[in-house]
Amino acid sequence: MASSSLARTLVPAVLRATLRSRPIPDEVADQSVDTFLSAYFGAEFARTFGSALVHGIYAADSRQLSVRAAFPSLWDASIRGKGNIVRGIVQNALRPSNNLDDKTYEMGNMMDKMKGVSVYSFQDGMETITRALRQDLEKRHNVEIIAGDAAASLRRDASDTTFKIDTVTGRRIDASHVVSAISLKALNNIVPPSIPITSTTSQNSTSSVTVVNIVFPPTSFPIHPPGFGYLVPRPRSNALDAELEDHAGTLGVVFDSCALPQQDLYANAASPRFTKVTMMLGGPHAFPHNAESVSEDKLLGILSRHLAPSQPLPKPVLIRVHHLTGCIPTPTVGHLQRIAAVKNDLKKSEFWRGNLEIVGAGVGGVSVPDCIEQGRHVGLNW
Ligand SMILES: C=Cc1c2[nH]c(c1C)Cc1[nH]c(c(CCC(=O)O)c1C)Cc1[nH]c(c(C)c1CCC(=O)O)Cc1[nH]c(c(C)c1C=C)C2
Repeated sequence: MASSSLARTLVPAVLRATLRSRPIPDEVADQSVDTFLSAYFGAEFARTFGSALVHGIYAADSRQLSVRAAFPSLWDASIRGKGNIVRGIVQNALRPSNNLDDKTYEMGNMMDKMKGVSVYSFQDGMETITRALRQDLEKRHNVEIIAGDAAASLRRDASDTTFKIDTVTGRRIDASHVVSAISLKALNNIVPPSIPITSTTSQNSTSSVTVVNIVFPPTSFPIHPPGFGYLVPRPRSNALDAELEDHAGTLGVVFDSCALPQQDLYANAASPRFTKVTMMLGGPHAFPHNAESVSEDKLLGILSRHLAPSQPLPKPVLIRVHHLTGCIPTPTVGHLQRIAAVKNDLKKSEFWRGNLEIVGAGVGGVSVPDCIEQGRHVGLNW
């Protein structure tokens, strides 16, 4: 490890940050993740670790992503440590948690169940969460779920306090309060053009990712080393074409059969094991523009160069390619301030009177827990 290129970047970067104090100037309200990490840990650390981490969560360019929105604890650590980020991280870790919300979540025995768990999945996929939510909500007499329809316009007459939502199928819904979980761009398209929700929606971009699931037949040699998978950092700015071709827009690869072996059901313990991997491509990279441009040979060529297995990769028994357009919002630099301004406008506006709230991955954080937390705070001032 000590002689690996990982350690050669990591150890000096952490030492440098431990010894260095770099208070953020008062006039700087936000920075990109890349600028922030470069200041404390050096440019090479920011390019390798920083960009790879950002690829794994946001599939975005760390030079555009807001550090305050994406990694608020790092920003807080820098403030708390008075410019020494390592001191700030240690102080944050030692600080007793006074988050009252921790105590008000009904967690059942979930905390015990999750002890030592770093990643979990559902046998029937992530849809399990939304299906369970739906089943629970349908039991409540005051909840109606309308599926297969979309809001086409959101209006209110000047003389009336009730909002009118018209759907694409012609349904009319009257509402005293509205919570919007659609993107701000989509919301802007349905509100009266004279009162746009925000004039800065163009700064709220999204990432598109091509997800490739590959299943290899049982082999006598390991297709990949044991582990969770790997993330690919942003190429050096002076990277040669051949180096770029090696990755061809790959953001990372998950070794599914290793990370989540419980997902694979076999007849018995002696059954030969298949190997499942998931490649993710695209995001800030130009390649691939669409699912059709991803040829099987090209994908397997990239994977083979990365994994360098002891024997050629066998022909997969299954390859599925899905191109997910605009699947992850990118909170760019200044995101928190822009969202605060929008929320303030909604509160102060004669038209909205604080009765329209905005939530969702493009507003207050992209993870499932972030979205749950936003939902919990909705309507507290109504
Ligand atoms: C379509 C590709 C996606 C990539 N990231 C996300 C999607 C939907 C969203 C996402 N990924 C992670 C998080 C953080 C979760 C949290 O903080 O609660 C979010 C919102 C982390 C993550 N990324 C990958 C895995 C397996 C995990 C879970 C790890 C963990 O939390 O311990 C893999 C991965 N995701 C993407 C890439 C390119 C990638 C590559 C290995 C993009």
